[in-house]
Amino acid sequence: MDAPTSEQLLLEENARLRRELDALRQQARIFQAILDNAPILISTKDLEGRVTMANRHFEILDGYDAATFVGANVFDLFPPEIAEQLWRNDRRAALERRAVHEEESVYHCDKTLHTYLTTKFPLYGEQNEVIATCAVSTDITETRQAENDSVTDELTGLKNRRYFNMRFHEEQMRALRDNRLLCLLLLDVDRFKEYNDHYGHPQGDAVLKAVAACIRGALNRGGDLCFRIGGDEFACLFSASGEEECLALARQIHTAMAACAMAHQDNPPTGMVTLSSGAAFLHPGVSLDQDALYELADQALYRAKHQGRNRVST
Ligand SMILES: Nc1nc2c(ncn2[C@@H]2O[C@H](COP(=O)(O)OP(=O)(O)OP(=O)(O)O)[C@@H](O)[C@H]2O)c(=O)[nH]1
Repeated sequence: MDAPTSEQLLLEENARLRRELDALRQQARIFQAILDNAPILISTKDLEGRVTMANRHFEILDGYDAATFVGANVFDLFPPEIAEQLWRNDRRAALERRAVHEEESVYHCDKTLHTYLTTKFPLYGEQNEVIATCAVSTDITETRQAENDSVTDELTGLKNRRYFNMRFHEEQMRALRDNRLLCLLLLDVDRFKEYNDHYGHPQGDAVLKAVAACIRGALNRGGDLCFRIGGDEFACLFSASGEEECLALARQIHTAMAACAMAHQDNPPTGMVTLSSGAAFLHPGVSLDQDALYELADQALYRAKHQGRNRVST
């Protein structure tokens, strides 16, 4: 058999190149379909922070304009605090040459603020140099909301018992680290059953909301935590320099409740809605677990009730 002529070799090479080109075009169509239909944000930026590609889902963002988005800088596109956060994460991915995972906040067209979980990673050139970054972002707003709902009391907006259990150890460790006292304060509405019976359940709910507001008003430092533990029982968990500081806070809540002046005719002698509270303390260096501290606070609350209610006991 004769060796192929140079013309035949050229035709074969052309046919091979055409097949390769067709395959590349097919691949590009697949990638484009993915970019167009993925319900997530996918974009690339150059090392100066200019957008070089953004998929169709970006239409969901406030102020997005397909004609100007690509080529614009993050600082042209987003409010300064958001742009700063986006740019910082882009830089980290490029400089550290690795994927970074961050939560980022952006506004949607309907002006609602959404939380996205974003993975940013570097894109490399032929010499393995970083030439750009890619960001892939998933909207986790509903997940975060559901997480928050699961630890929040619907009636008062305070955190619930579940969150108390989740946070206790962390607060215990923080107080120990700061060499401060950890105080657990349990508060309970006096003769609340009678209140409900006399004034009705909806008015009872209003009392519970008022208690929550008084607690919030008194415990307004960043690290203070307040909870509705269940029914008419509330809890506060906070650190202090000494027992007197804790008791002063408890009394502040009682005073705020008295200032609400909510009538409760079956609660003698005041005839007003009052609280009873029990405080327990965890001193730095003392080993006491959550259940033991809770038990101490519960016993103190029991004493407050049995010594005549409307008081703070230890
Ligand atoms: N309005 C209202 N009442 C509730 C809610 N959850 C629990 N309760 C009522 O809270 C009352 C709690 O009463 P008890 O635990 O018997 O105590 P108390 O009547 O406050 O008596 P002392 O604690 O001894 O002063 C019960 O009657 C419950 O039905 C709620 O979400 N809303």
